[in-house]
Amino acid sequence: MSKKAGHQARKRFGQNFLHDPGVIDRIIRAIHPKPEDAIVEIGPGLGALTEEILEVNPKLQVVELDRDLIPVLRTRFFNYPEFRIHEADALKFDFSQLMDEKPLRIIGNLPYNISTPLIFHLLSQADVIQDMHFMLQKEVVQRMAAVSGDSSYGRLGIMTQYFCKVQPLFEVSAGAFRPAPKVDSAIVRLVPHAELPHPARDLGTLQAVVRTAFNARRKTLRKALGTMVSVEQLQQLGINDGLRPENLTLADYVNIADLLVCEKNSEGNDD
Ligand SMILES: C[S@@+](CC[C@H](N)C(=O)[O-])C[C@H]1O[C@@H](n2cnc3c(N)ncnc32)[C@H](O)[C@@H]1O
Repeated sequence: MSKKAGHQARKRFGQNFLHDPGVIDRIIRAIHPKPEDAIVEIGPGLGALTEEILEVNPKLQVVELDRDLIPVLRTRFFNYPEFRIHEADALKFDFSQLMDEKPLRIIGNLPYNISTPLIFHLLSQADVIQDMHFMLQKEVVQRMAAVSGDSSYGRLGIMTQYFCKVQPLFEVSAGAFRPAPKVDSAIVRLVPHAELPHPARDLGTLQAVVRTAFNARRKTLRKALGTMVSVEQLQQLGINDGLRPENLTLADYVNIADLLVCEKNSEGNDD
């Protein structure tokens, strides 16, 4: 167990603290913080990235769940009066309340145990976000950036790319953290699209189609989507029902979801 500033790193909060100055510097250069930015850091921990950001942007805001870290951060950064700490669970946090005039720049060396639900939570607030820079498990970054046909292509990649441009930046080895995690990590930049390239008529329907398909990713579409979409409907869209969920593009999933919404609406009009 790693102990710094009197704090025991806690596994249940996914605490692996960055200590390599070269890696910290590289992350900060990738983020490129500016004084006028509205930056929010998720999970500041002991403040490895926080300190570097505050030097450029003293209005930084952070969201930290571990209440024992709050006094550590207050003491360490007492000379930044505009620095704001929100003691909260980022998974339930309404980030839009932090937006004043400028969209938010969100950063974080995220706790790996909650990174996927946290990304989905943030994507649902993409309209108040300028960009995001995250340290994640390397495989999670691969899944986010995966395209149709890749073995790691699935729900996370499709929904992230629905909202954002995904740019994997560089890898970080386990030795850069204390305690060292059992996995390798990577930095990714996510930039919400100014205009969605494939807007769905109903986001909930798109999410349901994608979730249902990848719950049975080894099956053919005929079987994987059988409870939602008929073979005739797939044929109507020019999609071969013998393909597998990983063979379809984001645009294909949007087309399926839109067809379901249209048909549901026209059924409603018949009543
Ligand atoms: C991997 S550590 C990174 C710490 C620090 N940023 C660094 O790079 O050294 C993850 C941090 O997220 C915090 N955390 C864990 N779950 C959280 C949640 N649900 N909401 C907000 N912070 C959380 C942990 O307490 C910890 O400070």
